[in-house]
Amino acid sequence: MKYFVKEIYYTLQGEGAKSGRPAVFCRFTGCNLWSGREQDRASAICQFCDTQFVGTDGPGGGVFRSALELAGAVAAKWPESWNANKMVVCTGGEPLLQLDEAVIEALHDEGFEVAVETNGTKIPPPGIDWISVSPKANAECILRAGDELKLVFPQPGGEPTKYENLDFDHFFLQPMDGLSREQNTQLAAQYCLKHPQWELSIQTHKLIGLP
Ligand SMILES: C[S@@+](CC[C@H](N)C(=O)[O-])C[C@H]1O[C@@H](n2cnc3c(N)ncnc32)[C@H](O)[C@@H]1O
Ligand SMILES: Nc1nc2[nH]cc(C(=O)O)c2c(=O)[nH]1
Ligand code: SF4
Ligand SMILES: [Mg+2]
Repeated sequence: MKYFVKEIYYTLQGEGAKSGRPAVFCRFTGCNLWSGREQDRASAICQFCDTQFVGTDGPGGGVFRSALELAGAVAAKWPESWNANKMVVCTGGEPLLQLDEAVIEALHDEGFEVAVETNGTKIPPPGIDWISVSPKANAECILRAGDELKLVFPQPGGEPTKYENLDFDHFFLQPMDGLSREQNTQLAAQYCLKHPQWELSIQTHKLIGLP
């Protein structure tokens, strides 16, 4: 199995319940809800994506020819000074198009807790330690259980009530970034205040200039 990866880098998890935790980000190439090309954005199923995930040309990116090779590249980004509390966040693009049991096992063997950021359209392989699902209004969310549900807000047709009965330990609203980010942040905050099942997830890495 070959794995196509846009970038691998060390940063702080910026979103959700694990916000602030050091982690290696492994960003897989490609997504099933958008080609990643700007000229296709308006016709894509998911139109608000804030991420470049085309190609293998980012920092630490490449084509990895085995699960062991990929896990080794992830491990190489962890600071040598502290061989504990190791976390890797598999994201993309849509990581569940490529992430398989072999990679999860190899990452565990390197001592990592394995977290995944997914759009909820694919059933994950077994063994993932933390599943963050971010459903999209125009795509069926078939992954209906996990650790956190992180809904980008607002999404017409993807109102929080559509997801409030799914089986998650945390329910987050994350303001949609873009031209209306400030307004969306106020709307999300007001929604959480009125509906305290929901908590606010601010994209903290963007506030402090981390990738
Ligand atoms: C780039 S996606 C990659 C993982 C997966 N494809 C997904 O959508 O969950 C990572 C996270 O960023 C969120 N995200 C993408 N674009 C965003 C935006 N414009 N504003 C806020 N969050 C956004 C996604 O909903 C998801 O929670
Ligand atoms: N720092 C940081 N935290 C993140 N949490 C989820 C992200 C993602 O793009 O999946 C992300 C990201 O891109 N950067
Ligand atoms: S599903 Fe995720 S990676 Fe794909 S376009 Fe939407 S936000 Fe971006
Ligand atoms: Mg991001």
